[in-house]
Amino acid sequence: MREPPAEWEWRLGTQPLTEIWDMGYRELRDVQMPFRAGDVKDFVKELKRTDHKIEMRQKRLDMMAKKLAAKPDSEEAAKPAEDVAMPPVEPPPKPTDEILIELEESKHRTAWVALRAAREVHLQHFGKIGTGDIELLLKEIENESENGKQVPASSTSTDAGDVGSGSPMTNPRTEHLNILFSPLTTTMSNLPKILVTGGSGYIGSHVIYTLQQTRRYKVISLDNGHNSHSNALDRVSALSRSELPENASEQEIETTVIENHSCDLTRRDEIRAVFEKYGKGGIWGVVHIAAYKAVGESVEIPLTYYENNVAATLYLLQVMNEFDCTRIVYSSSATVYGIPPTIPIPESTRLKADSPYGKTKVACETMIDDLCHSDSRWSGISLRYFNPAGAHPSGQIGEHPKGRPGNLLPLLAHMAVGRVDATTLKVFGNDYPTPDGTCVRDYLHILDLASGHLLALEALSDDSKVFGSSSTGRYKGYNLGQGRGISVLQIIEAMRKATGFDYQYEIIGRRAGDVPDLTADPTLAEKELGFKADQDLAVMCKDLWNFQSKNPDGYGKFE
Ligand SMILES: O=c1ccn([C@@H]2O[C@H](COP(=O)(O)OP(=O)(O)O[C@H]3O[C@H](CO)[C@H](O)[C@H](O)[C@H]3O)[C@@H](O)[C@H]2O)c(=O)[nH]1
Repeated sequence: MREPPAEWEWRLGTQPLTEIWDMGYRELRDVQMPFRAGDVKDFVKELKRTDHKIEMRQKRLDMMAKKLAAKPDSEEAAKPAEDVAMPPVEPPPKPTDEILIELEESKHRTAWVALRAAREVHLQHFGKIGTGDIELLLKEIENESENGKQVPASSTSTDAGDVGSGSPMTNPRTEHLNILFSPLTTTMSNLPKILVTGGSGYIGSHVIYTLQQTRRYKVISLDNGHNSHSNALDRVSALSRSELPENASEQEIETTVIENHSCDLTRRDEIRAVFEKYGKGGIWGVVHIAAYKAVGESVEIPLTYYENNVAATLYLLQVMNEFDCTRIVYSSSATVYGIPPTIPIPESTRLKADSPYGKTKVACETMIDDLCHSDSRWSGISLRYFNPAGAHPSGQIGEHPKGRPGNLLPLLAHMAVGRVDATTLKVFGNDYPTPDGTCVRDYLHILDLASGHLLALEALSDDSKVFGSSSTGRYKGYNLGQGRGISVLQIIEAMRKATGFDYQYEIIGRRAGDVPDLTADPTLAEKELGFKADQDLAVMCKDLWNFQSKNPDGYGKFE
């Protein structure tokens, strides 16, 4: 009579299939797509998955060991001799198993990377998590965000806990080179890469936020920290991440990760080193914001301005050319119009800046224009900013000028928060040919301004309609403004309403270089780019005050 067949050891047919199932893999994509870092909760999930695989593997090994122990070598040997005493049964030695070793190693690696990445953003919890309990860290972060939710969004508390090392969005340790989570993410996707120069500054940080909102770009930031703070980037990243849906894809998560390089644009080798990381054609386009911007200072140190604004732009364009990166959005300024012959100012107005600063902007625009005319691969758009104001409504990012602010709105915000020891604003002249005699400017919300960069960037695509016939070169300049003039006295009134602060002012003499009225004609940008700056002055002042009151010291001290 035939023996019944022994029970088949591999319940899913074969050994590899059974083992891979036992290790927790369920579909092909589990094997194809290795783990990518996102937030701490992603690391915790991955650690749990690995733990589960280890448990399954351990069970499998135990089962195999038991079977081996139970299997008699032969019928004879299995029969105990009746009168021979049995030696005590030793447990079989624990098998050394390559899969198990690999899993343990992977777990350690993940935990290490998790702590390293989390340290960038959640350092404030590290005192509580002992030798690095990442699950405990997750609980602390969740508790903190639960508690944070109870704080009214409109709170004007000046609690320093909103900023600096106590905030979950700040990173007191991030210094010049800060590649958030990049060891796991830099090579993973084919998202178009956009390089933003001056990324940690006031305008740059809001532009990066706006790019991230599309979830279609990977942002690389380049900054020398001159008038900016890398904390801004941590906050942008955290803000974008907090706005992702629960079921965000890995690619969407990656769009919130900023690769930040410390780079001096007056050093061609430093720019080249950044481009080399991404290779030829690796960067889709550049938004070039970094520049010095103080009109008065530029009169005193013009060569520094020409070096930092013009030479730097030249080097950037040369390196971009070398690396086949031929799309640029350039941050220009209304100052290129000097004293404009007509108000509102159309783009067709001749460029005739008065200050060295303004002339550096004209020079850079001219350089890009010439380049786009000489080489059909190139396309460029200059954005002539009028006066950006306000902050992201969360109060997480905003303007943080170095020293005493020279510009009107940040100065008023600093006065209200007590950072500037004065209650009286010096108004530079009330004898201008304007309705109340004080200068008129065209203010627009910083997020509206930022949206103009996105629209301009998209207008650089190969099928763009904005450039007309190719014989004229793919270059254009656009005004970014609201098209509404607001005087200095009107600004003081709007800030009084937003802050409740009792501003006093005194009229003093005109400031050298001030132009009576700079109001944009924004119709071209609206018609061709679809740009509209529709948030009004009250919103700008409210958001500015929200940022300033939540962050009385801005992002903290400068280096
Ligand atoms: O203490 C102050 C500060 C400013 N003002 C007045 O407020 C108006 C706005 O001045 P800002 O310095 O805030 O802004 P500007 O329009 O002079 O400068 C802005 O626009 C310029 C282009 O014209 C440059 O781009 C510059 O970088 C940018 O800050 C001006 O009439 C100025 O005279 C005062 O009366 N008192």
